[in-house]
Amino acid sequence: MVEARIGIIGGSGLYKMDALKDVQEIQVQTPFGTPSDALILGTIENTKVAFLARHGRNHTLLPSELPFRANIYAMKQLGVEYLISASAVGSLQEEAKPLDMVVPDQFIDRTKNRVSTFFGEGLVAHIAFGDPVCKNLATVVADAIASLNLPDVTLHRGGTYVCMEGPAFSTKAESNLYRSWGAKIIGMTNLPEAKLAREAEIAYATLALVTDYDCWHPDHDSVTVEMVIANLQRNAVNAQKVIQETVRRLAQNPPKSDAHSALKYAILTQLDRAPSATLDKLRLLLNKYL
Ligand SMILES: CSC[C@H]1O[C@H](OP(=O)(O)O)[C@H](O)[C@@H]1O
Ligand SMILES: Nc1ncnc2[nH]cnc12
Repeated sequence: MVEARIGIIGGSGLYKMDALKDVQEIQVQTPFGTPSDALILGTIENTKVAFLARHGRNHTLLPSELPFRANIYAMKQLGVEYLISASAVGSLQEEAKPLDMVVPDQFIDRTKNRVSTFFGEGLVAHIAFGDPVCKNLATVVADAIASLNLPDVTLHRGGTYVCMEGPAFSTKAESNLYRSWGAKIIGMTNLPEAKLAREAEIAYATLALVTDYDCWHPDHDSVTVEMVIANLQRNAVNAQKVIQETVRRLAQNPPKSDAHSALKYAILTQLDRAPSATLDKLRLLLNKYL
């Protein structure tokens, strides 16, 4: 049964959504383990939404400890087709200042210890990932931001998000290297999610909320958790407004997404030759191709 077509993953600072009504908490189990926390089902203006606190509601999970596969699979189990990730990021460019919002269109992977695929164990698939974000969903998010005219917030459409392993923040040499690559923002969580969402044929877009200038900026102190938290609280208020408006727009006009057929030309293994245990585990993703 479809519980919600729209999913929200709340990152640092966004552990719950006050705008959600008729809230129901559900413990979801997946073939890939237990998600970061219970999923919260609720409605925003009568549209059903599933919310998950990425690091758990008490922020108890490091980026490297996140059960990314369980989180995305759980969203799929609930019927989610559009997934919005609200995430705290550092800025790598002068023009993206704390409290600004970025809707990135590219990622660079600097993670080391993440499992970013559902496949393996006898079943090989290679999804296309040249455009890692769903352009149409990203446009809905960016248009929602623009329509709100939030004070002190500049919207940046597009830009590259560097996903680092953490938990320590970057060195200045690393931060300057990413700047020289033209990257705009840095975080620790979104790339594995974007890959897994694509494999699960869920459209994914990031609402990146700038909290700091990382450590490269000569006129700003290097990022600390204290600095991040101070801005997170203001960002969380703004993020909820954006999510509410995005959900309203998505409900009125759900966009087409290439992500919804991402596995069509991705699976290399003949499915009738794949081990039955693997097929059972992935049945939810493969159903329409079996
Ligand atoms: C609290 S600063 C570092 C932390 O914040 C970001 O989390 P999220 O992406 O879940 O909002 C960053 O990725 C780090 O996990
Ligand atoms: N500077 C930074 N680096 C990595 N992740 C972050 N999340 C928020 N600020 C960050």
